[in-house]
Amino acid sequence: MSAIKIDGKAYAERLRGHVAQAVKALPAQPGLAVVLVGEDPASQVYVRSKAKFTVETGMRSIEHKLPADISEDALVSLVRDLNADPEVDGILVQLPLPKGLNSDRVIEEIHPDKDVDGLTEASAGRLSLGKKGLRPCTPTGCVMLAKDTLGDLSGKHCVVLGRSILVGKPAALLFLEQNCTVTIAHSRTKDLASVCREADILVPAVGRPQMVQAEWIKPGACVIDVGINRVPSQRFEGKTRLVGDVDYKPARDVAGSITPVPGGVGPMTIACLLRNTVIAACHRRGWDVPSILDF
Ligand SMILES: Nc1nc(=O)c2c([nH]1)NC[C@@H]1CN(c3ccc(C(=O)N[C@@H](CCC(=O)O)C(=O)O)cc3)C=[N+]21
Ligand SMILES: [Mg+2]
Repeated sequence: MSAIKIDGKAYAERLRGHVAQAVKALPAQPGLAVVLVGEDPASQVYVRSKAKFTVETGMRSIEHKLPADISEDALVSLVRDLNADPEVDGILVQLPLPKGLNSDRVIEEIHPDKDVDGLTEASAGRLSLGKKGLRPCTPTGCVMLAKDTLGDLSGKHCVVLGRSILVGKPAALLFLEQNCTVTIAHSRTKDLASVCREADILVPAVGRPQMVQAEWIKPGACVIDVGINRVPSQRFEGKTRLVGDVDYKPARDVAGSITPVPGGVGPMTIACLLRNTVIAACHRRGWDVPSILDF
C-alpha cells in the first residue's frame, strides 16, 4: 500500500478549469461538434459527458445524433458540412461506429485542423514528424499525469504495453517527445514480464483486465493504466465494475505511483479533448494558444 495514487479525476478537473480560463480570454467562443451514430449505451454516456463539459468550460457543443442505419455517404456528407462550418472548431465522431460503416473512411474525411481526436492520417503524420498539430487525447493525458507525478521525464525508460492506433503507438511517440527512452511491448514480445520490469514509466494499454501483475513492475515505478475494462462484479450478482489492465491491489505494494481505474486516465481523455478544441480554434483562427494549456 505504498504507491502514491495518481488522481486523474482531480487533474482533469484542474485542466478543465484551465480550459475555461483560456476560453474566457479568447475573442470568440470555440465550438465542438460531436457525432453519435446509433444507440450504444456506453457511447451515449460518453457523448453526454463530453457535451456537458464542453458547455461547462464555456464552449459551444454541437451534437448530431444519427440512426444506426444511416448510410456511409450521408455520414461523410455531414462531416463535410462540419468541415465547412466556420463556427465548428473541432469534430469528433464517436467510435466505434455501428457495423457496416467504415470508420477509417469517415475519420479520414475530418479536416486535419478540426481533428480534435488526433486520429486522421495528417494528425498521425504531424505527430510522427514532430510538427504542430492535434495530438490524440488519451496518450496526451498519460503524459500529463506522468509529468505531474515525476517532473521532467528526460532519460526515463517508458514501456508502452500495446500498439494500438488509438493509444499505444501515439503514446510511445508522445513519451519520445518528452525525451524518454521508449519501448513498445506487445503480444509477441518475448518475456513481457521482464521487459515491463525495466520500466520507470509503465503504460499498459491492451484492454486485458488485470493482466499486469505486481511482479512485472519495477519497485518505485510510475504506472499509468490506460485499460478501462468492464467485468462482472464479484460482490453483486448481475452488476459490473471497471478494472484496469493492472492487477491494482498487489501493484500498489510495488509501484511508486499508480493511476486507479476509474478515476485515472479516463477523465483525462475528455479534458484533453476540450483542450484540443481550444488549440484547434486558436490554430484555425490565428490566435496564440494560451500558455495556461501548456504542460
Ligand atoms: N472518437 C472517439 N474519441 C474518444 O476519445 C473515444 C471514443 N471515440 N470512443 C470511446 C472511447 C472511450 N473514451 C473514454 C472517455 C472517458 C472515459 C472516462 O471518463 N472514464 C471514467 C469512468 C467512466 C465510467 O464510469 O464508465 C474513469 O475512467 O474514471 C472513459 C473512456 C473515449 N473514447
Ligand atoms: Mg491476481
